[in-house]
Amino acid sequence: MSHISTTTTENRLREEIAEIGRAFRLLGMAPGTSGNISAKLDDGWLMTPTNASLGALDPAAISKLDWDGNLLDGEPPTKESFLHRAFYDQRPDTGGIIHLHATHSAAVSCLNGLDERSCLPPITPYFVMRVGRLPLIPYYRPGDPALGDAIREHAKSHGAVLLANHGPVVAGKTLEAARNAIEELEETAKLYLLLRQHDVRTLGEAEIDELRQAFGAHW
Ligand SMILES: O=C(O)[C@@H](O)C(=O)COP(=O)(O)O
Ligand SMILES: [Zn+2]
Repeated sequence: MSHISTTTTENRLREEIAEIGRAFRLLGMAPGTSGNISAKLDDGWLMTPTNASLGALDPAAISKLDWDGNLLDGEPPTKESFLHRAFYDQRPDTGGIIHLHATHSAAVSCLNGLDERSCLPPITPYFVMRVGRLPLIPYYRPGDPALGDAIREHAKSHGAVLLANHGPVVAGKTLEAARNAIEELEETAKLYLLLRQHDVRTLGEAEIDELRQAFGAHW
């Protein structure tokens, strides 16, 4: 790829990260300075700066890291950069990753007695198609490098995880795919909480198989 088109791609991704951050902020899915977003480049990654409001990102100030995690450009990156890198290492086809403290998925992450293999059941086709199984990662302090190792175990076989007492992390082939998946995850968490006291019909194996065949579902 020529230098000019590499720069164009990088600039487009910088704009896209800022636009997605604004959208999540307006949706109430990125309170305060919570959450972080990253995208893969030909020569490293873009990551949102630490302590930045996702609603007010300056595209030019977004951190650029090389493959070793050294800061090349912009402000110091999110303290969860190792968490993003764990996903990129394990899932080479990942183009973008989003972590949020969206209310309903953060609420689910605080519940006792979750199924650790998937914190949310297959209640809608869209959840099965866009997210699939959602393993629970035990609680670690935000920014604890041990969180990266905990994620590594699951990232090969899952594109999304839920951090206990914290929130979701979703990897997508593109940033757009990660965005759609984390919105679907949040919506499913909302439905799950609404339905907790109700007798719920989840999708059965045959229905999930049908989705897998028709749409390549992740379940
Ligand atoms: O919960 C946290 O502190 C982080 O996971 C987070 O969401 C924001 O941290 P920075 O990206 O370092 O601002
Ligand atoms: Zn967080």
